[in-house]
Amino acid sequence: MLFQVEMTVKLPPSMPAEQAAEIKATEKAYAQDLQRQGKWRHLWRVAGSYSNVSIFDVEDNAELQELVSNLPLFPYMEISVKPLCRHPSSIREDDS
Ligand SMILES: O=C(O)C[C@H]1C=CC(=O)O1
Repeated sequence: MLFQVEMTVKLPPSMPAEQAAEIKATEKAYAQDLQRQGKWRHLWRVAGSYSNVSIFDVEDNAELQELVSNLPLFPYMEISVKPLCRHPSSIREDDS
């Protein structure tokens, strides 16, 4: 199942820079591992913001919930999820 996930990061201004850097580094490693597994298909920065638009390819809602809620930045993000399905006018032969 494909989902569009939009994440907006809102770190508290009071968070020490070292702690923020550590969380971001852990987040990066986690995100890159999921991309290598093919579960995090696309990761795009929304220009001019600290937000991303991502496409996840997961088994079901429960797997999406598990992956997203384990993001190290999860406590500091606003997240919106939209389920996707094929568009009848799409010329792609698969859902890539
Ligand atoms: O930077 C972000 O958009 C938040 C998050 C998503 C992937 C990652 O490495 O950090």
